[in-house]
Amino acid sequence: MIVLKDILYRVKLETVVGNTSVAVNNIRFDSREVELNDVFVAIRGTASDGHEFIKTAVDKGALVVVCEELPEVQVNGVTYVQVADTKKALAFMAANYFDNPSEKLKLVGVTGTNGKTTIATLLYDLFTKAGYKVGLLSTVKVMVGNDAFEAIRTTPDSVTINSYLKQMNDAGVEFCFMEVSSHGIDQHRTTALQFAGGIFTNLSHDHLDYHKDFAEYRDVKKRFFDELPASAFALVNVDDKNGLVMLQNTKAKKYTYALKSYADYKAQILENQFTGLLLKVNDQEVWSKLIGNFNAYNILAIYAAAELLGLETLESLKLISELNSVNGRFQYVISPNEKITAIVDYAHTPDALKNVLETINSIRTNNEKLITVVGCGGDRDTTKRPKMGHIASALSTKVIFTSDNPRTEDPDAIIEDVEAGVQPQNFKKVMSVTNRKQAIKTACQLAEANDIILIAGKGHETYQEINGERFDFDDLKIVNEFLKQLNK
Ligand SMILES: CC(=O)N[C@H]1[C@@H](OP(=O)(O)OP(=O)(O)OC[C@H]2O[C@@H](n3ccc(=O)[nH]c3=O)[C@H](O)[C@@H]2O)O[C@H](CO)[C@@H](O)[C@@H]1O[C@H](C)C(=O)N[C@@H](C)C(=O)N[C@H](CCC(=O)O)C(=O)O
Ligand SMILES: Nc1ncnc2c1ncn2[C@@H]1O[C@H](COP(=O)(O)OP(=O)(O)OP(=O)(O)O)[C@@H](O)[C@H]1O
Ligand SMILES: N[C@H](CCC[C@H](N)C(=O)O)C(=O)O
Ligand SMILES: [Mg+2]
Repeated sequence: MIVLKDILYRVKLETVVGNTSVAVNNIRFDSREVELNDVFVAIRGTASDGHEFIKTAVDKGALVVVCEELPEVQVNGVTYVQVADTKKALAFMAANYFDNPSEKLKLVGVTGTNGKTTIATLLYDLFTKAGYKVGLLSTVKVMVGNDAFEAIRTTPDSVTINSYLKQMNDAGVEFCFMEVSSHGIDQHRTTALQFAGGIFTNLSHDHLDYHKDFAEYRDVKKRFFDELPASAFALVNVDDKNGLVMLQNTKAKKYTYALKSYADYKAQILENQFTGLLLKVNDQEVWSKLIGNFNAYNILAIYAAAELLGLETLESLKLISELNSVNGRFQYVISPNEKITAIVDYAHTPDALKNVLETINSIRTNNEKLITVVGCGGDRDTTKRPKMGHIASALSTKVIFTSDNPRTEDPDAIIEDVEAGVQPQNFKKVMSVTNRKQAIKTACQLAEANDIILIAGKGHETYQEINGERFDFDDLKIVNEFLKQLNK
């Protein structure tokens, strides 16, 4: 039985009307999910204001209402708790409700524009290989030990996070690696969690539809480090110009990693091929099956984090060399006859797309064509579209612009935004095929022996979202089928 006053610990209360000794059922922030004796937390969102649904929630049986503004009409027997910030209150109540599960394992958060899923997943794999029970909260999936769950968000809401962490406690999980998105920090989904460490990957253009400007986006990321406790480590990439900014006000122990700058953890790329990377990490050589410069950063970050968490250095180098690439991140197939390489990658930001294309270009010889299939998601930052159009057309031999997840937008209008970034000298390289499946087919038809096809933007996703509906769609499966069908 959970009593209201026991879950209000650390919540800054302004006014309480009614009894706080009542037994409550679940915590809800969506009136549509409220059941008898639940706590309803009213949250001001972008589309609507949870305060408007207080009456509905009470009618459905909510016993407690947590809000920023008390409703004029108050129902007898219902407890009203007024706080300054309901998102923060929700985070603390959720943590208390599940008995503060983050304190009972070592929780490490990974933030930054690109590389979060890769680093969190590789750390999960590394610690699992080292014999520990591990948890993972990522864009691709949630893992509680060896049990997999579907991921809906990169960083789930605070109730979901704490409920998974509690499951991890019950399963004896010792380490949990989680992605911390800027939306998550901004909406206090990770407030009230006790982190043992934080990792910063890099900062480049994304989500400028949500954050007012780049400075605000950066400051939200920084807030994650500002809130780390002194017992935690803060590990940042100092080749990124915002790396040191993240450390400015943190109480945590500061560590840096870099390929180019002076840092606590250093790596050098000795070889960079299609089969993998040979790195020198703090004077030890390590071979990795992962491909591309950016993965050298990811490997260095996991090596450093593993050491900071107490994993033995030599063991971790040995295990790192066994790690495979993450689902949808530079995953590739080579066709049997014409040896066409088709790469599927989740690059959905200008910087990620540039990195992937540069990596492919640094490995391929001039005789092979690079055919890129790419688009941008609807209902997301529109300013990244022309940038991605420019990058794709400048760095490929041929580009087919297509749909990503159009969501509620007109797919052709999105493609026009992308095409607007193409410079005149690249006009000849570009075509557009709105239907993504047809676009992939066209790429397969155009490809000749030894050519490379890059299909960017959707990576691991197994659906395409059009007008609120999700249809089955898997880039890797589809390209494989066409290559076979066309006998390539
Ligand atoms: C832009 C954004 O982050 N939106 C989040 C936000 O929604 P919102 O502000 O639009 O909420 P709203 O619809 O206005 O509703 C306000 C409140 O009223 C409640 N409500 C609403 C209707 C009703 O009938 N009854 C009711 O109680 C809602 O549950 C909500 O609590 O608050 C909601 C509740 O916490 C989130 O579910 C929602 O995530 C939406 C679904 C979303 O798509 N988020 C994406 C952009 C996101 O968070 N992405 C990042 C990844 C980014 C990255 O790649 O780095 C992630 O971490 O996944
Ligand atoms: N360290 C890195 N630096 C730059 N680009 C990277 C890095 N790691 C991966 N990428 C590129 O970015 C893409 C996305 O990588 P990943 O999924 O790991 O990032 P993420 O931060 O989790 O993204 P999201 O915000 O969507 O959750 C990859 O497919 C790859 O193209
Ligand atoms: N987490 C990112 C993923 C984008 C992936 C891309 N395929 C798209 O749909 O835009 C977002 O929700 O903005
Ligand atoms: Mg991710």
